[in-house]
Amino acid sequence: MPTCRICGTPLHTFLDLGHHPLSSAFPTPAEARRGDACDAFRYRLAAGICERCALVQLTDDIPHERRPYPGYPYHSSGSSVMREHFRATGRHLLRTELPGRHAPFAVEVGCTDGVVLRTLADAGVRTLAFEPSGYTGAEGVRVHRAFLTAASAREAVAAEGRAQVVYAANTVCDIADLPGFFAGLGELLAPDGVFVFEDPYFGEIVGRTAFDQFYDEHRYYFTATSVRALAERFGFRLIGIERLSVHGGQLRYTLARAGRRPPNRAVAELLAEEAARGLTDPAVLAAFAGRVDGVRKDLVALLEELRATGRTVAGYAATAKSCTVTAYCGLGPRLVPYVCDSTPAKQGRLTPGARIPVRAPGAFAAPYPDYALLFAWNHAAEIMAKERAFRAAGGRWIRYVPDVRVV
Ligand SMILES: Cc1cn([C@H]2C[C@H](O)[C@@H](COP(=O)(O)OP(=O)(O)O[C@@H]3C[C@H](N)C(=O)[C@@H](C)O3)O2)c(=O)[nH]c1=O
Repeated sequence: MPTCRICGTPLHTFLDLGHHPLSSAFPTPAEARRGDACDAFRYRLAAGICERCALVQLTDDIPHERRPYPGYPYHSSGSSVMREHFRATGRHLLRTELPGRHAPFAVEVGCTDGVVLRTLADAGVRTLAFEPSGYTGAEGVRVHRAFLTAASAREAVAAEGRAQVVYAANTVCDIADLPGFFAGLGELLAPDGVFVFEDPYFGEIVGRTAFDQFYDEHRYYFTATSVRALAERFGFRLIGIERLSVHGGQLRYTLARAGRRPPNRAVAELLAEEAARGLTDPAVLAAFAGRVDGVRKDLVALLEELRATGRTVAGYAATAKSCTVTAYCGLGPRLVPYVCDSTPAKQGRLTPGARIPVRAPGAFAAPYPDYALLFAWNHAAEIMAKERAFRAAGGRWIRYVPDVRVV
Protein backbone atom coordinates (compact mmCIF):
# COMPACT_ATOMS: atom_id res chain seq x y z
CA MET A 1 0.00 0.00 0.00
CA PRO A 2 1.67 3.24 -1.11
CA THR A 3 1.91 5.86 1.63
CA CYS A 4 2.16 9.67 1.71
CA ARG A 5 5.72 10.98 1.28
CA ILE A 6 4.99 13.70 3.85
CA CYS A 7 2.84 12.18 6.61
CA GLY A 8 3.11 8.43 5.96
CA THR A 9 -0.68 7.93 5.73
CA PRO A 10 -1.99 5.44 3.13
CA LEU A 11 -2.72 6.84 -0.32
CA HIS A 12 -6.01 6.29 -2.15
CA THR A 13 -4.87 5.47 -5.70
CA PHE A 14 -7.30 7.00 -8.23
CA LEU A 15 -5.35 6.93 -11.50
CA ASP A 16 -3.13 4.29 -13.12
CA LEU A 17 -1.72 5.12 -16.55
CA GLY A 18 0.52 2.02 -16.82
CA HIS A 19 4.30 1.84 -17.17
CA HIS A 20 6.13 4.81 -18.63
CA PRO A 21 9.67 5.88 -19.55
CA LEU A 22 11.20 9.04 -18.11
CA SER A 23 9.82 12.09 -19.90
CA SER A 24 13.22 13.59 -20.63
CA ALA A 25 14.96 10.40 -21.79
CA PHE A 26 15.39 11.08 -25.54
CA PRO A 27 17.68 8.38 -27.02
CA THR A 28 19.64 8.87 -30.22
CA PRO A 29 18.73 6.41 -33.01
CA ALA A 30 22.05 4.62 -32.33
CA GLU A 31 21.36 4.36 -28.58
CA ALA A 32 17.85 3.12 -29.34
CA ARG A 33 19.31 0.20 -31.25
CA ARG A 34 21.19 -0.76 -28.08
CA GLY A 35 19.13 -2.53 -25.38
CA ASP A 36 20.23 -0.20 -22.57
CA ALA A 37 19.05 3.07 -24.06
CA CYS A 38 18.19 5.89 -21.61
CA ASP A 39 14.47 5.29 -22.22
CA ALA A 40 14.57 1.57 -21.37
CA PHE A 41 13.78 2.25 -17.72
CA ARG A 42 10.05 2.08 -16.90
CA TYR A 43 8.12 3.13 -13.82
CA ARG A 44 4.44 2.80 -12.92
CA LEU A 45 2.71 6.12 -13.51
CA ALA A 46 -0.07 6.06 -10.95
CA ALA A 47 -1.42 8.79 -8.68
CA GLY A 48 -2.97 8.71 -5.26
CA ILE A 49 -4.27 11.18 -2.71
CA CYS A 50 -3.26 11.18 0.94
CA GLU A 51 -6.23 10.34 3.12
CA ARG A 52 -5.00 12.75 5.80
CA CYS A 53 -3.15 15.75 4.27
CA ALA A 54 -4.95 15.57 0.86
CA LEU A 55 -1.65 15.75 -1.02
CA VAL A 56 -1.98 14.25 -4.51
CA GLN A 57 1.22 12.48 -5.52
CA LEU A 58 2.71 9.76 -7.69
CA THR A 59 2.45 6.44 -5.89
CA ASP A 60 5.75 5.03 -7.15
CA ASP A 61 9.21 6.46 -6.53
CA ILE A 62 11.79 6.91 -9.26
CA PRO A 63 15.36 6.27 -8.10
CA HIS A 64 17.18 9.61 -7.95
CA GLU A 65 20.11 8.33 -9.99
CA ARG A 66 17.72 7.61 -12.88
CA ARG A 67 16.97 11.27 -13.38
CA PRO A 68 19.37 12.95 -15.87
CA TYR A 69 20.10 16.33 -14.28
CA PRO A 70 23.19 17.30 -16.34
CA GLY A 71 21.93 17.82 -19.91
CA TYR A 72 18.31 18.27 -18.83
CA PRO A 73 16.65 19.22 -22.15
CA TYR A 74 14.07 21.77 -20.92
CA HIS A 75 14.53 25.57 -21.01
CA SER A 76 11.66 27.72 -19.75
CA SER A 77 12.31 30.53 -22.22
CA GLY A 78 11.55 28.30 -25.21
CA SER A 79 8.23 30.14 -25.25
CA SER A 80 7.88 33.92 -25.68
CA VAL A 81 4.78 33.79 -23.46
CA MET A 82 6.79 32.12 -20.68
CA ARG A 83 9.65 34.59 -21.07
CA GLU A 84 7.20 37.46 -20.56
CA HIS A 85 5.51 35.58 -17.70
CA PHE A 86 8.80 35.28 -15.82
CA ARG A 87 9.73 38.92 -16.47
CA ALA A 88 6.32 39.94 -15.13
CA THR A 89 6.87 37.65 -12.12
CA GLY A 90 10.14 39.46 -11.41
CA ARG A 91 8.37 42.82 -11.59
CA HIS A 92 5.60 41.43 -9.34
CA LEU A 93 8.13 40.42 -6.67
CA LEU A 94 9.85 43.80 -6.94
CA ARG A 95 6.50 45.53 -6.42
CA THR A 96 5.09 43.34 -3.66
CA GLU A 97 7.91 41.79 -1.62
CA LEU A 98 11.10 43.76 -2.21
CA PRO A 99 10.29 47.51 -2.08
CA GLY A 100 12.10 49.52 0.59
CA ARG A 101 14.28 46.62 1.67
CA HIS A 102 17.89 47.42 2.60
CA ALA A 103 20.25 45.46 0.27
CA PRO A 104 17.53 43.02 -0.78
CA PHE A 105 18.56 39.44 -1.51
CA ALA A 106 16.45 36.98 -3.50
CA VAL A 107 16.96 33.29 -4.27
CA GLU A 108 15.41 31.11 -6.95
CA VAL A 109 15.33 27.32 -6.65
CA GLY A 110 15.54 25.56 -10.04
CA CYS A 111 15.90 28.62 -12.27
CA THR A 112 16.64 27.07 -15.71
CA ASP A 113 17.07 30.20 -17.86
CA GLY A 114 17.07 32.61 -14.91
CA VAL A 115 14.62 35.13 -16.41
CA VAL A 116 13.13 36.04 -13.00
CA LEU A 117 16.53 36.49 -11.35
CA ARG A 118 17.79 38.50 -14.30
CA THR A 119 14.82 40.86 -13.89
CA LEU A 120 15.51 41.26 -10.16
CA ALA A 121 19.26 41.73 -10.67
CA ASP A 122 18.62 44.44 -13.26
CA ALA A 123 16.66 46.27 -10.54
CA GLY A 124 19.63 46.08 -8.16
CA VAL A 125 18.55 43.05 -6.12
CA ARG A 126 21.31 40.64 -5.08
CA THR A 127 20.38 37.23 -6.43
CA LEU A 128 21.43 33.58 -6.22
CA ALA A 129 20.14 30.44 -7.93
CA PHE A 130 20.03 26.95 -6.42
CA GLU A 131 20.25 24.92 -9.62
CA PRO A 132 21.38 21.28 -9.30
CA SER A 133 21.88 20.95 -13.07
CA GLY A 134 24.42 23.75 -12.77
CA TYR A 135 22.80 25.19 -15.89
CA THR A 136 21.69 28.77 -16.12
CA GLY A 137 21.36 30.42 -19.47
CA ALA A 138 21.20 33.89 -17.94
CA GLU A 139 24.36 35.86 -17.93
CA GLY A 140 25.43 37.15 -14.56
CA VAL A 141 23.10 34.89 -12.53
CA ARG A 142 25.16 33.28 -9.81
CA VAL A 143 24.46 29.58 -9.31
CA HIS A 144 24.82 27.45 -6.22
CA ARG A 145 24.96 24.01 -7.83
CA ALA A 146 23.04 22.18 -5.15
CA PHE A 147 19.60 21.13 -4.03
CA LEU A 148 18.19 23.33 -1.27
CA THR A 149 18.77 21.52 2.03
CA ALA A 150 19.56 22.70 5.55
CA ALA A 151 23.29 22.20 4.87
CA SER A 152 23.42 23.94 1.47
CA ALA A 153 21.25 26.75 2.87
CA ARG A 154 23.63 27.31 5.77
CA GLU A 155 26.50 27.55 3.26
CA ALA A 156 24.62 30.19 1.29
CA VAL A 157 23.57 32.14 4.39
CA ALA A 158 27.16 32.21 5.66
CA ALA A 159 28.22 33.84 2.39
CA GLU A 160 25.18 35.93 1.54
CA GLY A 161 22.93 36.32 4.57
CA ARG A 162 19.25 35.41 4.63
CA ALA A 163 16.87 35.99 1.71
CA GLN A 164 13.77 38.20 1.75
CA VAL A 165 12.31 36.19 -1.12
CA VAL A 166 12.76 32.57 -2.15
CA TYR A 167 11.02 31.76 -5.44
CA ALA A 168 10.46 28.56 -7.41
CA ALA A 169 8.52 27.74 -10.59
CA ASN A 170 7.61 24.20 -11.70
CA THR A 171 10.15 22.85 -9.24
CA VAL A 172 8.58 22.17 -5.83
CA CYS A 173 6.25 19.62 -7.45
CA ASP A 174 9.36 17.63 -8.38
CA ILE A 175 11.29 17.68 -5.09
CA ALA A 176 11.80 14.18 -3.69
CA ASP A 177 12.80 15.31 -0.18
CA LEU A 178 10.26 18.01 0.69
CA PRO A 179 10.99 17.86 4.45
CA GLY A 180 14.68 18.48 3.65
CA PHE A 181 13.71 21.32 1.33
CA PHE A 182 11.59 23.01 4.00
CA ALA A 183 14.43 22.61 6.51
CA GLY A 184 16.59 24.47 3.98
CA LEU A 185 13.93 27.13 3.62
CA GLY A 186 13.87 27.55 7.39
CA GLU A 187 17.59 28.26 7.34
CA LEU A 188 17.60 30.48 4.26
CA LEU A 189 14.54 32.70 4.63
CA ALA A 190 14.70 35.97 6.60
CA PRO A 191 12.29 36.07 9.59
CA ASP A 192 9.82 38.25 7.65
CA GLY A 193 10.69 36.74 4.27
CA VAL A 194 8.35 34.92 1.92
CA PHE A 195 8.53 31.75 -0.13
CA VAL A 196 6.67 32.14 -3.43
CA PHE A 197 6.18 29.14 -5.72
CA GLU A 198 4.03 28.21 -8.71
CA ASP A 199 3.10 24.79 -10.03
CA PRO A 200 0.36 23.12 -12.09
CA TYR A 201 -2.92 23.27 -10.15
CA PHE A 202 -4.64 19.95 -9.47
CA GLY A 203 -7.99 21.75 -9.65
CA GLU A 204 -7.27 22.71 -13.28
CA ILE A 205 -5.90 19.25 -14.11
CA VAL A 206 -9.20 17.70 -12.96
CA GLY A 207 -11.32 20.44 -14.56
CA ARG A 208 -9.57 20.13 -17.95
CA THR A 209 -8.92 16.36 -17.80
CA ALA A 210 -5.27 17.30 -18.38
CA PHE A 211 -3.96 13.80 -17.70
CA ASP A 212 -0.64 14.52 -19.45
CA GLN A 213 0.42 16.69 -16.53
CA PHE A 214 1.05 13.37 -14.78
CA TYR A 215 4.66 12.33 -15.39
CA ASP A 216 7.90 11.61 -13.54
CA GLU A 217 8.92 15.26 -13.06
CA HIS A 218 5.65 16.01 -11.28
CA ARG A 219 5.72 14.03 -8.02
CA TYR A 220 3.07 16.25 -6.40
CA TYR A 221 -0.13 17.89 -7.69
CA PHE A 222 -0.85 20.72 -5.31
CA THR A 223 -4.07 22.36 -4.17
CA ALA A 224 -4.65 25.18 -1.69
CA THR A 225 -5.85 22.53 0.77
CA SER A 226 -2.71 20.39 0.52
CA VAL A 227 -0.29 23.35 0.45
CA ARG A 228 -1.87 24.80 3.59
CA ALA A 229 -1.32 21.48 5.39
CA LEU A 230 2.22 21.20 4.03
CA ALA A 231 3.13 24.74 5.12
CA GLU A 232 1.74 24.25 8.63
CA ARG A 233 3.65 20.97 9.00
CA PHE A 234 6.95 22.87 8.56
CA GLY A 235 6.21 26.04 10.57
CA PHE A 236 4.91 28.17 7.72
CA ARG A 237 1.50 29.58 6.77
CA LEU A 238 -0.17 29.84 3.36
CA ILE A 239 -0.84 33.60 3.19
CA GLY A 240 -1.44 34.25 -0.52
CA ILE A 241 -2.78 32.55 -3.64
CA GLU A 242 -2.98 33.73 -7.25
CA ARG A 243 -4.34 31.94 -10.30
CA LEU A 244 -2.01 31.88 -13.32
CA SER A 245 -3.06 31.06 -16.88
CA VAL A 246 0.35 29.63 -17.91
CA HIS A 247 1.05 25.92 -18.32
CA GLY A 248 -2.59 24.99 -18.51
CA GLY A 249 -3.58 26.73 -15.29
CA GLN A 250 -1.32 27.08 -12.26
CA LEU A 251 -1.46 28.52 -8.78
CA ARG A 252 1.14 30.80 -7.25
CA TYR A 253 1.40 30.23 -3.52
CA THR A 254 2.95 32.64 -1.00
CA LEU A 255 4.14 31.25 2.34
CA ALA A 256 5.44 33.13 5.38
CA ARG A 257 6.65 31.95 8.77
CA ALA A 258 3.86 31.21 11.25
CA GLY A 259 2.58 34.33 12.99
CA ARG A 260 4.26 36.81 10.60
CA ARG A 261 1.50 37.65 8.14
CA PRO A 262 -2.24 36.91 7.95
CA PRO A 263 -3.63 34.96 4.95
CA ASN A 264 -5.33 37.07 2.28
CA ARG A 265 -8.98 36.56 1.29
CA ALA A 266 -8.09 34.55 -1.82
CA VAL A 267 -6.78 31.74 0.39
CA ALA A 268 -10.07 31.31 2.26
CA GLU A 269 -12.07 31.61 -0.96
CA LEU A 270 -10.10 28.91 -2.78
CA LEU A 271 -10.15 26.56 0.21
CA ALA A 272 -13.94 26.90 0.26
CA GLU A 273 -14.15 26.36 -3.51
CA GLU A 274 -12.03 23.21 -3.31
CA ALA A 275 -14.22 21.82 -0.54
CA ALA A 276 -17.34 22.59 -2.60
CA ARG A 277 -15.83 20.90 -5.69
CA GLY A 278 -14.99 17.80 -3.66
CA LEU A 279 -11.44 17.72 -5.05
CA THR A 280 -10.51 15.08 -2.48
CA ASP A 281 -13.69 13.05 -3.03
CA PRO A 282 -13.03 9.52 -4.40
CA ALA A 283 -16.12 9.79 -6.63
CA VAL A 284 -14.87 13.04 -8.21
CA LEU A 285 -11.43 11.46 -8.75
CA ALA A 286 -12.95 8.29 -10.22
CA ALA A 287 -14.99 10.38 -12.66
CA PHE A 288 -11.78 12.17 -13.66
CA ALA A 289 -10.06 8.82 -14.34
CA GLY A 290 -13.07 7.79 -16.42
CA ARG A 291 -12.82 10.92 -18.57
CA VAL A 292 -9.10 10.28 -19.06
CA ASP A 293 -9.83 6.82 -20.41
CA GLY A 294 -12.42 8.34 -22.74
CA VAL A 295 -9.85 10.77 -24.16
CA ARG A 296 -7.49 7.87 -24.87
CA LYS A 297 -10.17 5.93 -26.77
CA ASP A 298 -11.21 8.98 -28.80
CA LEU A 299 -7.65 10.02 -29.66
CA VAL A 300 -6.58 6.55 -30.81
CA ALA A 301 -9.78 6.13 -32.82
CA LEU A 302 -9.24 9.47 -34.58
CA LEU A 303 -5.59 8.74 -35.42
CA GLU A 304 -6.47 5.27 -36.70
CA GLU A 305 -9.18 6.73 -38.91
CA LEU A 306 -6.83 9.36 -40.30
CA ARG A 307 -4.25 6.72 -41.09
CA ALA A 308 -6.87 4.47 -42.70
CA THR A 309 -8.00 7.36 -44.92
CA GLY A 310 -4.44 8.22 -45.99
CA ARG A 311 -4.19 11.52 -44.11
CA THR A 312 -0.78 12.62 -42.87
CA VAL A 313 -0.23 13.45 -39.20
CA ALA A 314 2.70 15.02 -37.33
CA GLY A 315 3.20 15.88 -33.69
CA TYR A 316 3.87 19.46 -32.64
CA ALA A 317 6.34 19.90 -29.71
CA ALA A 318 8.00 16.92 -28.04
CA THR A 319 6.89 18.05 -24.60
CA ALA A 320 7.42 16.15 -21.37
CA LYS A 321 3.62 15.85 -21.34
CA SER A 322 3.67 14.11 -24.74
CA CYS A 323 5.57 11.22 -23.19
CA THR A 324 2.52 10.47 -21.04
CA VAL A 325 0.17 10.67 -24.03
CA THR A 326 2.24 8.40 -26.27
CA ALA A 327 2.88 5.80 -23.56
CA TYR A 328 -0.68 5.76 -22.20
CA CYS A 329 -2.34 5.76 -25.64
CA GLY A 330 0.21 3.41 -27.21
CA LEU A 331 1.18 5.92 -29.89
CA GLY A 332 4.32 5.45 -32.00
CA PRO A 333 5.69 6.30 -35.50
CA ARG A 334 2.86 4.27 -37.09
CA LEU A 335 0.23 6.85 -36.05
CA VAL A 336 2.55 9.85 -35.47
CA PRO A 337 5.48 9.50 -37.92
CA TYR A 338 7.46 12.45 -36.49
CA VAL A 339 7.21 15.40 -34.12
CA CYS A 340 8.69 18.87 -34.60
CA ASP A 341 10.31 20.60 -31.65
CA SER A 342 12.27 23.83 -31.18
CA THR A 343 14.73 22.39 -28.62
CA PRO A 344 18.08 21.66 -30.30
CA ALA A 345 18.91 19.03 -27.63
CA LYS A 346 15.84 17.01 -28.68
CA GLN A 347 16.18 17.29 -32.46
CA GLY A 348 17.57 14.24 -34.25
CA ARG A 349 16.68 12.07 -31.25
CA LEU A 350 13.67 9.86 -30.57
CA THR A 351 10.90 10.53 -28.08
CA PRO A 352 11.08 8.47 -24.87
CA GLY A 353 9.62 4.99 -25.24
CA ALA A 354 7.44 5.71 -28.29
CA ARG A 355 10.61 6.55 -30.24
CA ILE A 356 8.95 9.00 -32.57
CA PRO A 357 11.67 10.89 -34.51
CA VAL A 358 12.10 14.53 -33.41
CA ARG A 359 12.67 17.03 -36.21
CA ALA A 360 13.48 20.72 -36.20
CA PRO A 361 10.60 23.22 -36.56
CA GLY A 362 11.52 23.85 -40.19
CA ALA A 363 10.39 20.33 -41.10
CA PHE A 364 6.81 21.18 -40.12
CA ALA A 365 6.17 23.10 -43.36
CA ALA A 366 8.24 20.84 -45.59
CA PRO A 367 5.53 19.84 -46.50
CA TYR A 368 2.80 20.52 -43.95
CA PRO A 369 1.00 17.43 -42.65
CA ASP A 370 -2.78 17.29 -43.08
CA TYR A 371 -3.15 17.15 -39.27
CA ALA A 372 -0.92 18.28 -36.40
CA LEU A 373 -1.29 16.72 -32.95
CA LEU A 374 -0.68 19.62 -30.57
CA PHE A 375 1.26 18.23 -27.60
CA ALA A 376 2.06 21.75 -26.28
CA TRP A 377 -1.64 22.60 -25.80
CA ASN A 378 -0.68 24.96 -22.97
CA HIS A 379 1.03 27.15 -25.60
CA ALA A 380 -1.80 26.83 -28.16
CA ALA A 381 -2.41 30.55 -28.70
CA GLU A 382 1.29 31.32 -29.24
CA ILE A 383 1.83 28.28 -31.51
CA MET A 384 -1.33 28.71 -33.59
CA ALA A 385 -0.47 32.37 -34.18
CA LYS A 386 3.07 31.45 -35.15
CA GLU A 387 1.86 28.65 -37.46
CA ARG A 388 -1.17 30.37 -38.97
CA ALA A 389 0.15 29.50 -42.47
CA PHE A 390 -0.50 25.85 -41.61
CA ARG A 391 -4.17 26.55 -41.10
CA ALA A 392 -4.23 28.76 -44.21
CA ALA A 393 -2.83 25.84 -46.19
CA GLY A 394 -5.75 23.68 -45.04
CA GLY A 395 -4.00 22.05 -42.09
CA ARG A 396 -6.01 21.07 -39.02
CA TRP A 397 -4.93 20.93 -35.35
CA ILE A 398 -5.79 17.96 -33.18
CA ARG A 399 -6.40 18.93 -29.53
CA TYR A 400 -7.00 16.41 -26.71
CA VAL A 401 -7.36 18.67 -23.63
CA PRO A 402 -10.11 18.82 -22.32
CA ASP A 403 -11.34 16.38 -24.99
CA VAL A 404 -10.45 15.26 -28.48
CA ARG A 405 -11.34 17.78 -31.17
CA VAL A 406 -10.11 18.92 -34.57
CA VAL A 407 -9.78 22.70 -34.98
C1 LIG B 1 6.19 27.12 -27.29
C2 LIG B 1 6.83 26.02 -28.04
C3 LIG B 1 7.33 24.93 -27.39
N1 LIG B 1 7.95 23.93 -28.10
C4 LIG B 1 8.51 22.78 -27.37
C5 LIG B 1 9.85 23.09 -26.73
C6 LIG B 1 9.88 22.11 -25.57
O1 LIG B 1 10.40 20.86 -25.98
C7 LIG B 1 8.43 21.95 -25.21
C8 LIG B 1 8.07 22.73 -23.97
O2 LIG B 1 6.74 22.48 -23.70
P1 LIG B 1 6.08 22.92 -22.31
O3 LIG B 1 4.62 22.66 -22.46
O4 LIG B 1 6.50 24.28 -21.96
O5 LIG B 1 6.73 21.99 -21.21
P2 LIG B 1 6.84 20.40 -21.05
O6 LIG B 1 5.54 19.71 -21.12
O7 LIG B 1 7.94 19.92 -21.90
O8 LIG B 1 7.27 20.37 -19.50
C9 LIG B 1 8.44 20.99 -19.05
C10 LIG B 1 9.06 20.10 -18.04
C11 LIG B 1 8.83 20.52 -16.64
N2 LIG B 1 8.85 19.40 -15.73
C12 LIG B 1 7.59 21.27 -16.42
O9 LIG B 1 6.92 21.16 -15.40
C13 LIG B 1 7.21 22.26 -17.45
C14 LIG B 1 7.27 23.62 -16.84
O10 LIG B 1 8.07 22.25 -18.53
O11 LIG B 1 7.66 22.42 -26.31
C15 LIG B 1 8.07 23.97 -29.47
O12 LIG B 1 8.63 23.05 -30.10
N3 LIG B 1 7.58 25.05 -30.13
C16 LIG B 1 6.96 26.08 -29.49
O13 LIG B 1 6.52 27.04 -30.12
